[in-house]
This record gives sequence, structure tokens and C-alpha cells, in this order.
Amino acid sequence: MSADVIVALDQGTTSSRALVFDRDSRIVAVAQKEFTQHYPVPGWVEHDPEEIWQTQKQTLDEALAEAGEVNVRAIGIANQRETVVVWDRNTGAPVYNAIVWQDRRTADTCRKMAAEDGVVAMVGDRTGLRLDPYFSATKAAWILNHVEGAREKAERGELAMGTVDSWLVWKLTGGKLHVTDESNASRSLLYNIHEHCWDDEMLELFGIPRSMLPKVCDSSGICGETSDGVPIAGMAGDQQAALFGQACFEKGMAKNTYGTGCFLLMHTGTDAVRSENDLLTTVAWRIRGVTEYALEGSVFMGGAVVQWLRDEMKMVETAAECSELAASVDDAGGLFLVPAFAGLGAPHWDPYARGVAVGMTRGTGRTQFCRAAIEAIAYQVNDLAECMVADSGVALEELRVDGGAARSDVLLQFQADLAQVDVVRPEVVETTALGAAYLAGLAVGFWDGREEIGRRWAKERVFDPAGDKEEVDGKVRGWRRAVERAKHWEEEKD
Ligand SMILES: Nc1ncnc2c1ncn2[C@@H]1O[C@H](COP(=O)(O)OP(=O)(O)O)[C@@H](O)[C@H]1O
Ligand SMILES: O=P(O)(O)OC[C@H](O)CO
Repeated sequence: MSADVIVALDQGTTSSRALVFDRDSRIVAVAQKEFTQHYPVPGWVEHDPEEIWQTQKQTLDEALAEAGEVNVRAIGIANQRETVVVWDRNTGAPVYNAIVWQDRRTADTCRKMAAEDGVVAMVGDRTGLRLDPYFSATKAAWILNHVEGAREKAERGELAMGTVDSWLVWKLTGGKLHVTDESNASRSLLYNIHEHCWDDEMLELFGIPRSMLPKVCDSSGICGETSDGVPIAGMAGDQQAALFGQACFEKGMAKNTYGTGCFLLMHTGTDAVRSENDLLTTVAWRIRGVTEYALEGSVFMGGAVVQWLRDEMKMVETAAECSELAASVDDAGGLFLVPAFAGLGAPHWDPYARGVAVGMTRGTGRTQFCRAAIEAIAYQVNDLAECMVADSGVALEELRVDGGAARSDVLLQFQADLAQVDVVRPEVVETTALGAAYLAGLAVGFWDGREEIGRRWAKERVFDPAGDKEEVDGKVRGWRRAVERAKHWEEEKD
């Protein structure tokens, strides 16, 4: 008899992955494929939607082939968020490349809109977000305004838009289903997170016809079937999926994912807590019609700074080598690297910031660059953690971590020293995929409930805070001076 399994699709910024999980939450099979990053103009980042789909489909097929005789009970999807695809409902063809969350082309549009009386407050009140190019709305509007004939087609109801989850479901169902889940919808700037609907005033503000938008579903629940008859039963933005996979189900529980970017999310229960410290209020997930929320801090360059040292600067051959070099010294010798390559996210929200390296001396070499890169990841997350503690009024009990760069012990130790909190790496670090699998599995009765999921979560290693407080404070002061030098570098355009 073939074993029952759940398949998770983890469509990330740099790769598409498919993982097969068994009833014990063990990974039975995994496949991964990187895809092309397009940087047509400095500050722009695009993906080819067809390549996203092809790589995702290939990994799905490969993972299933590796798993052998299995019975797939359901599919769950976790995806890079905010990245927007606009396609023709009749032909199914995208009208433009996907504009990626890191893309800053709409910075000037956002700045001008924000100058209008009351707009920033209205956007924050309704969506929980900032008027920043990070989110989907201005990216979709850019496509409508720049692709010939797109706006007219959209007005006629011929175009669909969606985040990558919507695009994958559209493809998986052979163009039958145009849906998203509430966690993804909450990243668009078009969704009212309190009234749980697309917001007419936001649609008008950004010039997006309502007919383009997907139907919003629960994050856990059968929303449809693939062309092969497998239920699609879970969908969430990858950071929310990771929060679920880390079993952060209680108010105040937090996780940080160290992927391309870094995303610190704290569960706030059924309260949409408004940040006083420049964080975002976001939907964690909606299950059986009940929405739970999270506070989020988003850092745009996390593990990607290590990739940059490897691929562009050629200072190392592998990401692991960067960590090894960083671990070989106690500090960066006064060097600070602020990787504001795509502007700065929370808490600065400065799309005009650009990368800087300051504090170089004649003794600065690649080892110091590697150390400074690893430290920069931790400094950015530490800034978010401070905001989160200030917002919630309680110290973090522990910080659960995951993502590719969470493999780096030196990073996690430095994080614990900076934030003075236990940093906990779980046994299963594939928490994004696991979260998507759990959301799908719960919907089809594969797992019993959150209690069971909580019991399954297990620590692999705890990084205890160490280090001299004064020394740490001095380093943080240095980091913040360096950040000031990165801000407002790119000139604003009219
Ligand atoms: N040993 C390591 N030390 C530091 N960073 C690492 C290490 N291994 C991988 N990374 C970083 O992790 C990132 C990939 O993480 P992943 O979670 O797969 O990203 P994403 O889901 O955003 O595509 C890359 O940016 C890479 O540089
Ligand atoms: O694909 P990741 O893991 O870098 O995550 C990207 C985020 O969802 C962007 O908000």
C-alpha cells in the first residue's frame, strides 16, 4: 500500500522547491531549481513567470519521482510575497515579467502619493502597510501604465493579477482557478485587513480595476483541485508559512527567517496590533474564516549579501566559506557593510538608500568583508527585534530561526549576543515548506491540529547570549552610524 503524503511547493525569490512530507513531518523527498534573476535597470528586479512555473513543475515532478509510490493527499503552497504577475485571462500569457518584491522602480510614485494629505494614514489604517514600492499595488499599476494596451484590456476585464501563489494555482488548475489566500492578499496594499475584503478606495487610489483581482480564500482549506485531481488545501506567503511551521501559535512567539531577505514575524493573536515603531501589521493566516495577525519587520538584503560576496565580488566560492572566514576572526576590524542594495526596509523604509562599506583600513581584506556581511545580517535583525519589543511591550522569550543562512553558527551566535535572547534553531529548518504542508494537511485531516504540530517542533541547537554588553552596544552604535551614511543616496526624481 502506498503511503499518504503532503506535498509543499516553496516558491522562493531565488529558487523553486518541492518537498514531500510524511505523517511524521519527515521530508521524504525534495527537489530544487534556481531560476534567472533579471536586473534590466539598476534598482529593478524581474522574474519570468513562465520560468517560475516551469521550475516549480519540474521540482514537483522530480520530488514525486524520488518519493516513489505515494498517495498525495494535498498540496500546500508557500511563495515569495508581493511579487506581482499580470496575465491575460484568455490566453493565460503574462503581459510582462513578474515585478519582484525587491524592485524599487515605483519609489518616486510612492513618494509623490505619500505627499498627498491623509494618504499615508489611510493606507496604514486599512492595509497595515506602508506606502512603499515593496508591496504589489504600485508594481501592478506600473504594468498597466507601461505595457501597451494593458490598461484598456484590464478595464475590459481581460487581465488577471496575482501574487505568485495565484499564478501557480492558475497553472496547476489549467487556468480554471484565480484565487489567493488572506496572508498574501494582505501584502498587496489593496486589501482591508480589518474588513477582510479588497478595498474600493485603495483600488481607486492605485488605479487597479477590481475585475483583475483573485478571490480570497482561507490559508488552510481546500480551494480547488489540480488538473490531476489533487486538492490544493494550503496557501500562505512564505514568511507566514514559516511562522506556522515554527509553531508560533501563541501571542508573542516570534521567528526570523534568514533567506534572501530577513523577515521577523511575531504572532499577535486575533488582534491587528498597530506598530508605533515602523513595523508592518500583517495577516498571519485565516483558517475557517478566523484571521490571526502578526507584526512584521522586513529586511530586504539578508543572505543575499553573502551571495553578493560570492557571485559579484568573487571573494568566496561558497556561502559556507563566507561563514567560515567570518568565524575565523572576532570582529570585522572596524568595517561596517550596509547592504542597502535595494534600499532599506523596516524600520527605515528608505527606497533611496544604497549600499555602503565604511571603516576600511589598510588591514581590511576579504575576511573582514565576510565578517562584516554576516554581522550586517544580524544587525538588521537586531534593529527589527528592538522595534518589536518596543511595540509589544514584552521581551522576546526566544527567537526561532530558519532559512538558508540560519545554517551559519557564527551568524546565530552574533545574533544572540546582539539581541540578548536565546536564538533557537529547530531540527527541521525547512519551516516554510513545513508550514505550507501543515496548512494543507490540517485541511484534509492528515494532522490533527496545532497541538500536534507544536509537539512535533523540536530544538536542534540553542545559541545563548554571550559577550560584553558595553562592547555590543558600541558595535550597534557603529552600525547605526554606518546606516545613516547609506540613507537617501539615490537622488529623488520628479
Ligand atoms: N552557510 C551559510 N552561511 C551564510 N549564508 C548562507 C549559508 N548558506 C546559505 N546562505 C544564504 O542563504 C540564502 C538562501 O536561503 P533560502 O532560504 O534558500 O533563500 P530564499 O528562500 O530567499 O530563496 C542565500 O542568500 C545564501 O547566501
Ligand atoms: O523568497 P524569500 O524566502 O526570500 O521571501 C521573500 C519574501 O516573501 C518577500 O516579502
